[in-house]
Amino acid sequence: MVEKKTLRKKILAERDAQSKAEREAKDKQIWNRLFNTEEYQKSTTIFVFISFKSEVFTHAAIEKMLKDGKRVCVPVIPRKNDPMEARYIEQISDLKMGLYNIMEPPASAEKANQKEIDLIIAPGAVFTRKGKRIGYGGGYYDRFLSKFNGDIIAICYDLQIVDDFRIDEWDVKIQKIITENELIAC
Ligand SMILES: Nc1nc2c(c(=O)[nH]1)N(C=O)[C@@H](CNc1ccc(C(=O)N[C@@H](CCC(=O)O)C(=O)O)cc1)CN2
Ligand SMILES: Nc1ncnc2c1ncn2[C@@H]1O[C@H](COP(=O)(O)OP(=O)(O)OP(=O)(O)O)[C@@H](O)[C@H]1O
Repeated sequence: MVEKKTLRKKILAERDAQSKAEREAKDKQIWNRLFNTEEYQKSTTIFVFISFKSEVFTHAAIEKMLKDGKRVCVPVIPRKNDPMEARYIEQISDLKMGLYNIMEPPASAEKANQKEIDLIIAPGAVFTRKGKRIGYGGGYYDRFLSKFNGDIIAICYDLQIVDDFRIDEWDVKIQKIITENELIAC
């Protein structure tokens, strides 16, 4: 089976190659589908990534979540290799540039206890329909998700779903994946 690294590179190149208009149309379908899930509707506190590069765009969706009265917390990497933390944001404009060129809340933002989170919306580079996931390679989500008991929904484009790859023992499986075409129950 293909190496994780090779597969990550190939799929990310395909994701990058989409036009902005193409991505925007897909993002709309992905978020409509997500907002319609029971997991979203019953949630009070959501942990969601701040998109960078050609990931499914999350900024506008976060504004909608806040408008819906959800508490929203987002990832902060304190410094390279440190575990990922969750911090609350009140509005997208609170964010500033952080590590790896990913936006993050200021150090003054309130820290979220993982027990308060009932839904995690996770990013990823490559997935299978059985819930296997490859990220950017930092192991940040694997470590964060391994202690989490609530709902996890990953969002990605259909082109990021492949047949199969070999996983490592620490890799955490995803329960649901939402793409522009469907909701996959893994
Ligand atoms: N939007 C978003 N936020 C996220 C993630 C994500 O996948 N998406 N992460 C998901 O876990 C964490 C960040 N993980 C990352 C890990 C590596 C690189 C990265 O660019 N690595 C470089 C090498 C950097 C270096 O070693 O100096 C590379 O791969 O080229 C970026 C993000 C937390 N926040
Ligand atoms: N639960 C864990 N405990 C300790 N180390 C871990 C854990 N999960 C992952 N790691 C370490 O993180 C490194 C990167 O793992 P991997 O390539 O699976 O990351 P990824 O899934 O692509 O990234 P991410 O989870 O950040 O999206 C591995 O070398 C591994 O040693």
